[in-house]
Amino acid sequence: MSPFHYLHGELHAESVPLSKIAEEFGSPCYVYSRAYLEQRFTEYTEALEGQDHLVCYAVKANSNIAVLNVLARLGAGFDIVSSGELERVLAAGGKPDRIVFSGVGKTAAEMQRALEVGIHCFNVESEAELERLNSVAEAMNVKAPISIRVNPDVDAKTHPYISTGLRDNKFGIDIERAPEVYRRAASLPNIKIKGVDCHIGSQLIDTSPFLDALERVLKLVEVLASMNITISHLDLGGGLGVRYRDETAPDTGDYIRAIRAKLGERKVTLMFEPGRSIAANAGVLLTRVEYLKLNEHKNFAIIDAAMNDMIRPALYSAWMDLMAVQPREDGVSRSYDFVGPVCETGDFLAKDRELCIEEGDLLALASSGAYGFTMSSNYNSRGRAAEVMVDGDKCHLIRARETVTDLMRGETLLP
Ligand SMILES: Cc1ncc(COP(=O)(O)O)c(C=O)c1O
Ligand SMILES: N[C@@H](CCCC[NH3+])C(=O)O
Repeated sequence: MSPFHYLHGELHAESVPLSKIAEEFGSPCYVYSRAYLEQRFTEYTEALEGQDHLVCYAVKANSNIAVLNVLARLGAGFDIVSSGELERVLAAGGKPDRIVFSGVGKTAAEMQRALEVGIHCFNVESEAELERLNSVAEAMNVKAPISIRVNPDVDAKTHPYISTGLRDNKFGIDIERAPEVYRRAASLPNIKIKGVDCHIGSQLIDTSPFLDALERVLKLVEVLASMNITISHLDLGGGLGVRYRDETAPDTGDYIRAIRAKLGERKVTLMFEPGRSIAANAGVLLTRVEYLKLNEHKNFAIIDAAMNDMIRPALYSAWMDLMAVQPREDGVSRSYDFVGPVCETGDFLAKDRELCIEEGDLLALASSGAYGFTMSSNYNSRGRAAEVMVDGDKCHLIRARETVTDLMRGETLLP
């Protein structure tokens, strides 16, 4: 159940009225629910009971260290893609041996740091990366644990920008070539093969592409066994979709059960890298109406959040629900485009939404807990929004709003 619900005519985050949060922390402001994050994570681990598993939350979805800490306390692993994310996980109390490192562009310095702290596994995305990792490990006199991220060439049937498992995508190694790359990995003295990794895309509503991908991965595992290469884990990535509008989001338990059924009696550790399915509906972006601008052909509601705070509508034409925090019972209802103060025509969070609002009203953009704050920027020299977390009946500031001074830090004039 969503942690955001109407009570006495006002939208609440659990038992805390959003108007109170805006009063205390200002707007725009991201609001997350601890209980919801925990519930979504636990759905994975409960469905995996009796099966060796590691659920590695994808840090890119929401990397606030308080969010990471809530999940670390539940024993979560983490999927990272940079040393920045690595340091966040460590600062949040995440265990190094539960970290997997994905991404096509790992630098030598990033590899070195990850080896130093002793991560669980590198998800290697190219042959060149494998060679570099071997050299870095050799210089440190250690063995680097790896999976090869294979690209199974299945259509995830999602937005083309967030599909990753097709031959044309930059991610992973063509599954046909994988046996050869594993053969090479097995011959490298400073590489230790642990698993196979596969992530086919994000926001999947139909789970059949996951099962198709698993089938191909299982065939690969058999080929590897015939080459005397043993695999101890299968990492099936993230990608489970959520409800933004009227999608019927897949149930986590059903998805895991289908995967387990296909896996049968095979003795491997199952790993997942969910991001959105844990964090998206744990958060809203709270924003206030600055001006109403009623033109002849179009009405605009100019709000204090902008594309720099939430870029998904501009980048993917994503539809995200927009709710009035204190819906008006009387007044004029009109259709508006909800636009921010940034100087771009693409600066909108919602288009053609019918709402009864006045200047000063508070709104909440739903499903903003994933790929919201983490994709935000300082464009137009706008400080990034505050982040708060509701925990029971309390609300805590977990990241202060950026000030103009924060924004100029590190910049210097010429002598
Ligand atoms: C390698 C990898 N793992 C995990 C994820 C998390 O995906 P999602 O947020 O859709 O669960 C992504 C993002 O698509 C990814 O690229
Ligand atoms: N940022 C994307 C998802 C990309 C997933 C990362 N590979 C979104 O908001 O939908």
